[in-house]
Amino acid sequence: MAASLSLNDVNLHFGGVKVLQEVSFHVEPGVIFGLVGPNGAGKTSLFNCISGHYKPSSGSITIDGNEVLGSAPFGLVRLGLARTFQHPALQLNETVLQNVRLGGHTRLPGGPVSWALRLPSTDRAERGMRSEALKLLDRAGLGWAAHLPVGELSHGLHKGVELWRALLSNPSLLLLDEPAAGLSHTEVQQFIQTVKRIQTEHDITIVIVEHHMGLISALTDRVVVLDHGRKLMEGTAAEAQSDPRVIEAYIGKDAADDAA
Ligand SMILES: Nc1ncnc2c1ncn2[C@@H]1O[C@H](COP(=O)(O)OP(=O)(O)OP(=O)(O)O)[C@@H](O)[C@H]1O
Repeated sequence: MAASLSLNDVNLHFGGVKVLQEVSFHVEPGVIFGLVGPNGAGKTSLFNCISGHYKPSSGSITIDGNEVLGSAPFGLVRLGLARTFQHPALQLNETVLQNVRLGGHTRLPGGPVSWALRLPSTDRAERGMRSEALKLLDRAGLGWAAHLPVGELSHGLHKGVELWRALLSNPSLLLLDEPAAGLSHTEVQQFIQTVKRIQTEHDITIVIVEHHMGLISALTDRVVVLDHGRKLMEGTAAEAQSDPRVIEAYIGKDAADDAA
């Protein structure tokens, strides 16, 4: 079931550097939400706070009302959180199927002992997960690549493999960090259709960090704009693009004045 996400006054400091300052927003279940802002605004750091890779200095982060601030990434996956990274972290020597199958790890029953003993029930669960991963790849039109090493595929397909790996964990909240980075125009259009299909077929909330405003406009219901670690505004993608504060943050005050 799609999850809600709430951030309240999230602060993240590294020594004297204030990376995030009092960031608050709420994401309703089932929507596609955008997080945009200039380079260095703090978008990936915010994702890292939500996914447990960074521990905020203060504030609150709740998923479906449950406080998760400071939780370990692995525990958050079990709670229904999945994410992709700006630079896909894939096992290049392993096949596409093996990489995607890893996404289902937390859904498998039993602990290290039953896996070490290779009990029949764990073998059955493993076969079931592989077949689910294959079905996902077939539906994505990637069945042809299932048994190829990931290292032989293009950057665009790496992004796809990472997305389907994240989906195999059956997330209720999916964070996508710059999914369009390095994709061609055609690949971006395909990605937009893929995300629309995922939202229709899975009961899921999606938060996207992205610089590609065409993608943000095509997909998101609402966006938050960050600048220098602070929330600058919240609204629709169209409102963000015409907001003078956002234009100034992207191109600088003098250029924004000239353009006005
Ligand atoms: N582990 C860290 N230690 C120190 N500073 C950090 C750390 N992680 C991020 N920062 C700093 O936080 C700021 C925000 O970085 P972040 O990568 O979150 O921005 P971003 O909005 O995702 O940028 P981009 O769009 O370029 O990816 C930067 O100044 C960065 O140097």
